[in-house]
This record gives sequence, structure tokens and C-alpha cells, in this order.
Amino acid sequence: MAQYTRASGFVGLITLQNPPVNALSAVVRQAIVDTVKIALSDPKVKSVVICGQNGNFCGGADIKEFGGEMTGPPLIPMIHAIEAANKPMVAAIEGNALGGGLELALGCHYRIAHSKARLGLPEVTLGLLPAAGGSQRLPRLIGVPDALDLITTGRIVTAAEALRLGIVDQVTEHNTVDAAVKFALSVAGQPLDARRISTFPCPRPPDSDALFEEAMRKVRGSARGAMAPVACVQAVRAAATLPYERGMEREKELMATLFTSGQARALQYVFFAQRAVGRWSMPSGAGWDTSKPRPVNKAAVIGLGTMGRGITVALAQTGLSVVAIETQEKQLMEAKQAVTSMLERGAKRRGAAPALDRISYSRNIQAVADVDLVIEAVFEDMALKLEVFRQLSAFCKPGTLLCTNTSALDVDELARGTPNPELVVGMHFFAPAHVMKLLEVVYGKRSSPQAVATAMQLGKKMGKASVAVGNCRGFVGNRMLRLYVEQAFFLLEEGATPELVDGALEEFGFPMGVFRMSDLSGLDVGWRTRKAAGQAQPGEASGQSARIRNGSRYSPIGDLVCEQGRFGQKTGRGWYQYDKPGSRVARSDPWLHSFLEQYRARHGLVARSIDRQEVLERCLYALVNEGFRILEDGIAAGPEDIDVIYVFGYGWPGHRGGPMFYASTVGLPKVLERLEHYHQAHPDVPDLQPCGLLRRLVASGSPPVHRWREVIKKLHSQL
Ligand SMILES: CC(C)(COP(=O)(O)OP(=O)(O)OC[C@H]1O[C@@H](n2cnc3c(N)ncnc32)[C@H](O)[C@@H]1OP(=O)(O)O)[C@@H](O)C(=O)NCCC(=O)NCCSC(=O)C[C@@H](O)CCCCCCCCCCCCC(=O)O
Repeated sequence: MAQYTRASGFVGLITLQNPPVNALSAVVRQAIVDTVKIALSDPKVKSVVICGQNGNFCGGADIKEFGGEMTGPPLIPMIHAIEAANKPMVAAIEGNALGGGLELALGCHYRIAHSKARLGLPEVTLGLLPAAGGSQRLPRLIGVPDALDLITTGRIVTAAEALRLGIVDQVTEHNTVDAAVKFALSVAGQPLDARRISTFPCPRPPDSDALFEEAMRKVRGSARGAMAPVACVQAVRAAATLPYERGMEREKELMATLFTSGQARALQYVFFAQRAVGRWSMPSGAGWDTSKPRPVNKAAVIGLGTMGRGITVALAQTGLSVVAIETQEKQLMEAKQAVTSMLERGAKRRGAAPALDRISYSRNIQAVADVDLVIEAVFEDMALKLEVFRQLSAFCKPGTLLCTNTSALDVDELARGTPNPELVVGMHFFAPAHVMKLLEVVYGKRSSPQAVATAMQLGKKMGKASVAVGNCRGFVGNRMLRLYVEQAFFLLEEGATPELVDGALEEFGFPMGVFRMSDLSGLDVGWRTRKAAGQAQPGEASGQSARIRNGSRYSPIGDLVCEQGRFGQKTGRGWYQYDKPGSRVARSDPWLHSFLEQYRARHGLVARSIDRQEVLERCLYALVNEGFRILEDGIAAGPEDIDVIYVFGYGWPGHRGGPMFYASTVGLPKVLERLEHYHQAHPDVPDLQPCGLLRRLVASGSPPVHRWREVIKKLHSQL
């Protein structure tokens, strides 16, 4: 688990061996302690290099150990022993030096990194802080402002940036271990006092109180209730204000609170869920381990509206050649300009050259002739998409994968319109497509596993959290969202205001409540869908029938607001009012409140007092209940798929672990009881009826979320 050898006669070489990322498990920590002792006691050894096997330094503490009892030597004394060593200790950093991995390197006296190495303290993303001395050493090494930035955001830096910040001493293009060994020989025998970071005074910026207050204000504003970013600021403040030993005590104290918090458990669940969704499977049993993706070197995007432009940028940034096609000259020119500036902005941020020459633009759909994959992103209209697919089938070379970027349309219907339905899959991107991390890969009844594998691999290359899901109206994300929005409308009918509903959801941790979100994305989007589904009818009939569709309760409130031309931010009016069209600051709107009063009066509805708890239970449990139905229907393979979709695509707070994980923390019996209660109170809302799978899980003792798949499998095998 850590190999000890000698290099160039006088250098002890310790190689961490714990594939795939050389995480610091108990066995690895023990091996480091033992090998360091050997190296330090060997009189022939003048200096020591620590490196990682297979071109990867270390991915940090072993997160899998956090769930159980911690055994083996602790990290902090291990790193102290390295720092206190009387022979130069050099970290040879290739691949990743993250979390505890970087903390180990900071305990060394020197750090040599390969130019492609990535370094960072991403503990905050796991609900933790760098608690093996990282929060105390990094500010001492690089100063408070940069340390605050890295520790509170978990941002990973390149070797070049690490060198600029002073985290590493040297960057090499060549063999890092060789360079480190050479370096270690060159510093053998030199005094080490000035190399022990824990002894450095922490450079205090002139107005450090104001700096920390500003940092705290910033993290509280963006943390949405997450504790770790706040604790990170407190830990760095301790580094700046306390002697090292007392700072370490503070680091330990803060870590203990985070470590035992539900938030850390939730975020670590999300970390593993994100990896689990990569091991996708289809109901046929085909999956990631049996399906080989096809190579994709050149792709086409059809339709250069907002989505098409974002997809073009995402593909080009991945290194693919892209043909961007838009039939209207004016739109094509506008799109070219927009794509160019998006690429330039992105390149500037990354300090790289923009990938402009990877894109060619065309008005002619025949330009798809030599591409390996097409992503159609035209207007959300089945007839139009069918026509595009007909043309694609005629002009693409055999075997080209045909993907549709639809948020709800039937992938099977589109596939039926082509001679090769096995080549058709949905790729549901989220706006802006080059920024948002989520991709739903939708397989239809006839999609081949290879087509799914190809789309999943492309998603991964684009840096997306890609989730394979079955085909149904709204797929996973939007299918669940419909029930959440519907409950919010019902709550308005019953006496709530947009402010109350949004306040409760934002306090829960969503970046925006349902109404502010709807104002941002445009109320007309949902209105169009409801009109197409025959739900929204022009003008409002009075009486009961206005609020019933297909025998179930329906709220026309959203349709009525749209009929007033109130489409949200873009029109300056929606559920809130804005200073002018396009402005972003939502203000409470007296018009909307009196509209709600008049609406209730017209329909004989008596407003009652609704509290935040009811808002959360109605909106969130309705959404969770649909999640159980999705699992029952086999549209998602497991709860992790749903949770990744909600955390990365719908603003669900990661520190609550996604809707299905959240339900498990609330307790499935409680969720079931509340759904039963609300269904009894609203028998005209069949969607509130608890799902059979939820009942079954409760009946089988409410197993933890990682065991739900067994119950689901059993259920499917009995169907
Ligand atoms: C490293 C990566 C960037 C690699 O990415 P890549 O895409 O190449 O690969 P994958 O992400 O797919 O990963 C492959 C595989 O490896 C698994 N894995 C990755 N990292 C880890 C890890 N750190 N531990 C375990 N397993 C890991 C991954 O799950 C995949 O396997 P799978 O089977 O799931 O497919 C990328 O992987 C990455 O970003 N990794 C995470 C990096 C990270 O976040 N590191 C920080 C870890 S936390 C840490 O280091 C903490 C330390 O600061 C301090 C620890 C001190 C502990 C002290 C505890 C004190 C507790 C006090 C409590 C007192 C309570 C009381 O009073 O009782």
C-alpha cells in the first residue's frame, strides 16, 4: 500500500499504492508511517521523495472510511512527523493532489509538480474542511485571500496556477519522480527550518477583520444553508489569528461538527451517486459494462437557438469538430457571433485559446454528411422534429447517431419516423447547455445499448453528470417537477402567496423558489406545454369545471397570469414585478395579490393560513412520490439517478442529498404518513396518493437508500 525503494543511491522513494486514486486509507497511512520511519533511520538516505503509483499522487482521505469506525494511524500526526523530519521530504505530484493528498504534500518540505497535475482542497464539496492541517498550512504558505478562495470553494488549480500561488516550488514537463529525486539530492543536507510551513507566521492582510466579514457574507449568501463553507472561513480565520497549535485545535473542533453532520453524509452520498450513475443499465440488462461506445470525432448541431448555441460551445470545448446548422441566414449570423463570444469568454477564464476553428457554420442540412453524431435542437415541436429527423436519415452517413435535445417529447415517436430507430436517443441538456452540469440521456424502446453508451460517454467528455433514463413524458426531472409546480399553484389557491412559497423553498436551500424560478425561465414555457396538452384553455370558465381536468384538480392560475401578458422577467411582470423588462430583482406585486384574492372569491375559495412546513411537505413530498413512481416504472434505475438529476439540474441543495436521499433522512414512514394525510385532505389530487413502492419500502422496514435497488428489483421481477 506504500512501496519503499531507493533511488539514485541516496533518496528514499515512497510510492503510495491504492488504486485508482491512492486514497489515504488506514492501510496506506500505516504504510506511510512505516516507510517514513525506515527512510529516516537509514543513514544512507539523504532525502526522501513521496509519490503516487500510476501517475496519480493522491485523491485525499479515503471517503469510504468516513461512514464507519476510523482505524489506523491518524493523518495529522503522520503529516507532522513528515514535516518534523531532519531529511528533506519532497512531494512528487503527478495527476491529482487533492484534499488530504495536498495536505500530505504541504507537510513535505518541497513540492515538485508535473505540468498536468491538479491540486486543491475540495473537502468543502463533501461537507467537510481540510482537517489534516490544510486550513492552517495553506494560508501560511500562500496568504489568506487565496487560501480563502481555494478552501471555501474547493476550486482545483492547475500546476501553473499552483506555482504562481506558491503552492508548489517547481513544475516539470518531464518525469516528475525523476525531477523530484534530482531535486531531493540537490537539497540534501540543507537546513529545513525555513521549509516547515506550520512554523511560518500567517501573513495578515491589512484589514483582515473586514476581509473575513466579507468572506463570511459571501459564503453565507451562496451556501444556501450549507455549514461547511462557513466552517472553512472560521478555520482560515483561526489560522490568521491564532498560533498554529491553537489553530489546529479549532480546525479539529470545526471538523468534528461537520463530520458528524447530516450535511456531510448527504454530500458524500452525492459524490458516490455521481459515480454510480456512470454504471448505467437499461431494463434489458444491457449497460455500461457490456456496451462499447462508438468513437465520435465530428458532431453536428441542428438549430442554433439558446440550446443549440450552448451545445455547440460544449462540444467544441470538448475538442470535437462541430458543424453548426441553422437554415435562416440572420439567425445563423447571430448565433455565430454569440457562440464566438461564449467561447472567447470561456477561454479567457481558463487561460486557454478559444476553440473557434473547431466549428464550421452552415445553412444546409446536407453538411451533416460526414459527422458521427447529430444533436437536433430545433423548436420543441414534434412535427418539426420529425421533418428534421427525416432529412437527417437521408443525408447522414450510415451509423450516424441521431440525438434529440428535447425536454419532454416522445423519443420513441421520433425514432419511429426514422429507418434506424436503434440509432436514436434523447440528449436532454439544461440551459445554458455549456454551463449546466446535468445531461439526461433518454433511451427509447428501440435505442441500441451502443447508442446509449456513446451518448453517455460524450456527456462524460463534456464534463456532464450524465444519467441514462427511460422515455416518458418529461423523462425524470420534468416529470417530477410538474407535481412540485402543481402543488405550488394549489397552495396559492388555498391562501398562500408566491413570497411564502418561495421563502420556504429558498430557506430549504433551493437557489430560487418555484415562482422566482418560473419568472426567470419564462411563464410562457409551461403555458405552451399546458396548451399543447389541452389543459390550458383560453378565458376562464367560472365554477368548479374551470378547476378540473380529466376528473382531477387543476389550477388555471398560471394560465390566467400568462393571459395578462405576464411572462416573468422578460416582460417585467410575472409572479413578481421588476423595474423593467429583463431586470432581475423581484419585488412583491400588489396586482398579483389582488388578482389572487379576486380569483379565490370567484371560485368560492376561502384563504386559510398556510405555514412553511406545509409548503415544504406539499411541494417536496409530491415530487418525491413521483420519484418513487419513476423507480417503480423503471424509468430511472435507482434513487441515485434521480438525486443526481435534481442536484445537478434543478438546484436541489446538495447538502440535502437529492429528493430520494432526503426522503430517507426524513424517514419513509413519515413521508408516507404525510402523503396519506394530504391525499385524504385533497382526494381530487390523485398524484398525492402514496406510490406502491413507497409503501413496499416502508413495509420492508425502510431500508437505507443504497438498498432500495434490491426492493425495486424484487418488485420488477414479480411484475
Ligand atoms: C481524484 C478524482 C479527481 C479522480 O477522478 P476520476 O474521474 O479519474 O475518477 P473517479 O472520480 O471516477 O474515481 C474513481 C474511483 O475512485 C473513488 N474515489 C475517488 N476519490 C476517492 C477518495 N478520496 N476516497 C475514496 N474513494 C475515492 C471513486 O469513488 C471511484 O470509485 P467508484 O467505485 O465510486 O466508481 C476524483 O475521484 C475526486 O475528485 N475524488 C475526491 C477528491 C476529494 O474530494 N478529496 C478529499 C477527500 S476528504 C479529505 O481528504 C479530508 C482531509 O482533509 C482530512 C481528513 C481528516 C480526517 C479526520 C477525521 C476526523 C473526524 C473527527 C470526527 C470526530 C467525531 C467524534 O467526535 O466522534
